Amino acid sequence: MNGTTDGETAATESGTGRTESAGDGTTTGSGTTGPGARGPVIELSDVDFGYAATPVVEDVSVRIDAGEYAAVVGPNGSGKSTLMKLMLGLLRPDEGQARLFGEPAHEFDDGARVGYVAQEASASKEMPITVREVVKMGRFPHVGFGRLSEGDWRIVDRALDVVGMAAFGDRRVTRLSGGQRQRAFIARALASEADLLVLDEPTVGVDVESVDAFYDLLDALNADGITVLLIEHDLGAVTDHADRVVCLNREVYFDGPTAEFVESDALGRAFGTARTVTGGSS
Ligand SMILES: Nc1ncnc2c1ncn2[C@@H]1O[C@H](COP(=O)(O)OP(=O)(O)OP(=O)(O)O)[C@@H](O)[C@H]1O
Repeated sequence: MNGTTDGETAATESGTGRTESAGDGTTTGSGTTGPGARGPVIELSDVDFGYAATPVVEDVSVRIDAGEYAAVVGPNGSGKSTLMKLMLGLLRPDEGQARLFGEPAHEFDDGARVGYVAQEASASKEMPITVREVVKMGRFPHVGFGRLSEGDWRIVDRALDVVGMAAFGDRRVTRLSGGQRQRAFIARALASEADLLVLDEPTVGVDVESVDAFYDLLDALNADGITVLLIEHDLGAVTDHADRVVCLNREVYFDGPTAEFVESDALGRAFGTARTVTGGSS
């Protein structure tokens, strides 16, 4: 058992508990201004990028609006992670523009709004800290490195509850399963009140039984207004859960609703084979 079923229940029965903090830990509801507002979250316009002279991303224009659940798919080495770094301002386009929440992505500095979950949350593997301490970090953008107030701790505990990890708060992250570790990092994003969740192949290393519940949690978070951007190899998971697909191989081969992607030949063209989307993850 790894607690993921509990997480699914917590997220779907009671909602994600996504709230805006009023600073003292009291809440003001999801709101329509600031975090949760409609409008473009990520905008790439005519972006070119290469490492040294090798082009990796060419003439890419993608816009992701608040509340969307989008997935970027493509073959190995097709530029997915590079695209994500351009979107988050970690790399700057050689040509074109990248904007995050309306600002030039490389100048965007409100890190609390973006929750990033890396593959296997690998950086955490050797961290000798507890789950609750990881989630506590989500409050640092709000409190600096100062002490957390009772209200901040309530937000931390609520985030743990939402992801089904309330019973694991005192456990060291080194003693978690892959799925539990990813949930802990999602909880950290919830504690920071992120309204964009970016996940880079989040279920690599997660046991098969936990994958569906993990995606159910993402569904619930998205239903509660969080924008989800997924980079994923598991096409079944993408077609089961994401509403929109961006299929990339240096350039964009497809950008549109998942149902249209499944019917299209974009995947085969992007992979340079006759590959089609088969099966789902459930
Ligand atoms: N820091 C870097 N310096 C030089 N080349 C890089 C760097 N990072 C990635 N590349 C190259 O850029 C291309 C795209 O890599 P990227 O990691 O964006 O692709 P990807 O689609 O995420 O791949 P995968 O699915 O295998 O993770 C690859 O040819 C890769 O070798």
